[in-house]
Amino acid sequence: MAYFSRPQSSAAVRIAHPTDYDDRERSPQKRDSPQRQCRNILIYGSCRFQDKGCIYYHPATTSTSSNVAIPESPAPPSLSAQAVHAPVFVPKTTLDTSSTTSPTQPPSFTPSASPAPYFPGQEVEYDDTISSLGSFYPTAQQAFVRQPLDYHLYTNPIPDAFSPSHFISDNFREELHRRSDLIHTIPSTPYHLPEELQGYHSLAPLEPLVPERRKLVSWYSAVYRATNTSDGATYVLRRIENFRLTHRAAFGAIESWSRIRHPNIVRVREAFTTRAFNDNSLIVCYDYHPNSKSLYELYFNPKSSGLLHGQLSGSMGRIPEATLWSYIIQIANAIRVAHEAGLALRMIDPAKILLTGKNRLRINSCGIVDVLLYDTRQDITITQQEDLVLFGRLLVALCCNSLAALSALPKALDTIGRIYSADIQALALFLVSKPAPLKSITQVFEHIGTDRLLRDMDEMQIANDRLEAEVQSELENGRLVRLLCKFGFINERPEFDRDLRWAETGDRYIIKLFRDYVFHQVDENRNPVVNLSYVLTCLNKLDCGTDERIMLVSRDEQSCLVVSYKEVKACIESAFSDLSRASR
Ligand SMILES: Nc1ncnc2c1ncn2[C@@H]1O[C@H](COP(=O)(O)OP(=O)(O)OP(=O)(O)O)[C@@H](O)[C@H]1O
Repeated sequence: MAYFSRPQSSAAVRIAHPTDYDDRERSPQKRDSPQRQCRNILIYGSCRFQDKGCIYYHPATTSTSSNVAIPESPAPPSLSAQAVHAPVFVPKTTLDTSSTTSPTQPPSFTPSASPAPYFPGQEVEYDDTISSLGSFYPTAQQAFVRQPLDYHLYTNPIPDAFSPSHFISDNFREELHRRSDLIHTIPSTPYHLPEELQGYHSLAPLEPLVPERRKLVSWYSAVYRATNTSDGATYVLRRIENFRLTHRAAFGAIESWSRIRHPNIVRVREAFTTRAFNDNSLIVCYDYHPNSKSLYELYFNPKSSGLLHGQLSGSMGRIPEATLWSYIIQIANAIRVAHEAGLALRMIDPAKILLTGKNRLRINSCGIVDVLLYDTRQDITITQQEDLVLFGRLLVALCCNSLAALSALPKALDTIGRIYSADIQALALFLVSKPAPLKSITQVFEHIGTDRLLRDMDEMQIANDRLEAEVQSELENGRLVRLLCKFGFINERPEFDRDLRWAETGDRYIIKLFRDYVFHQVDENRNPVVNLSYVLTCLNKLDCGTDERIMLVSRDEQSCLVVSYKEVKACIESAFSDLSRASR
């Protein structure tokens, strides 16, 4: 029988196999004999492979049901320091079902049960029964003392609403990665931009400078991504080339816009002039929404129309009516906020409306026209009326899937009537027709109607629930990373290789065996068990410090220790604090 030196701080139980069994066990020539008692019986109380060719000896009195054949716990549920002298462990053939959770009963996915292999990069098929502590113990419900349900545990999302997973969905993860990649990518084509621009650095163009550029009012513009020196965040700088600011008061509009924070408006940050581009340039700074696309790019750009229309508008290349109403509500809402603040959007143009997430629209470049046209400023009532006409024209173009449709409005409205509901047609007609005497955004909401607004609100709340569930599934991962870091610090420290007290005895040895228990399991054919669910469960129980006991087996399989997760946790904490003290 191998001897484990007694852990200094833990209350691990030294156990011995029954003498006759122990003798057989130690005899090398008998190692593979069918007369050797099956280890599954010893550890789990049953062997799933008893009738499926397992060559080891299975005592007749042992039930094959994994639910009942659990050897009795050798130690009381809470171990004191004296418990190290606990009686010798003798596997019993009868089961006391009222005993506490078996020390040797593994979680519902037993290591010996050949869990489904996990391949890196492949979606793990998680066993949703492990997602809450209660379900760790399906067979010992009555006797099990529940751990308090607290932050230590993975929590199932609301059933039926989302497929349960320990991690956020692949699509969402991909989208977030793409956004964060785009913040750092640098265009491959060379460009020469100022290194520093009034507190911004790392400027990079957001679009290639092509010869056939559209003018913004009467000026050419360019858009750059840039990092702000003071907060480190990334912003968009829209530059108006060769613009000479005549009145500083023109920036008053930018100040008003910077106070508006609305989910359907790209936030305006600040504006300044510069000569850093070797001209007089006006710069207006906006929030950056990586991986966004303008409605023009999505629906009207001939280069991308095929693919995107296929994805977004269905096989007919048409925007579904429900999506269209969602767009209408969002744009109308942005107009409402601007008009209530005494401003006009003036940018209801497919190239200046960004889709920044699933169906989320934001009006871009607000405030810039107010600065550009400061000298010829118009009455706000007129510009607000223009907003509604621009909105109507955008709606017609979106419905007809063509900007050319705007040159023959009556025909376009006819087409809309054939494709979409009469309500859409009526709204488009209301928006593009001459005001009589004045139209207001309130009338637009009357056209939309309460039902559609409420339906949109429902969708938003469902989307919010979904996001909360996604966040919840990632909540616990930081905790587990901290735990794994501690393992990394403690296990196999080369400088303590020869220090037996550190490496191979006591607490450290338990930690080493626990590491094997979690990560180095093998199945009955000695193939590695690579099951992420199992690892997560063990680590969660370790982090909770549950009283559940497990059997740690030495690498030569000659000895074993029964310890609780609580004790392993104490070992790790003590070893880690030893290390931390030494590092000071
Ligand atoms: N705030 C922003 N966040 C993320 N991307 C943006 C932002 N503003 C603009 N972009 C992107 O920068 C690119 C250029 O924007 P811009 O407004 O100049 O569009 P455009 O199609 O070139 O319009 P125009 O033809 O009027 O210049 C577009 O791909 C747009 O999606």
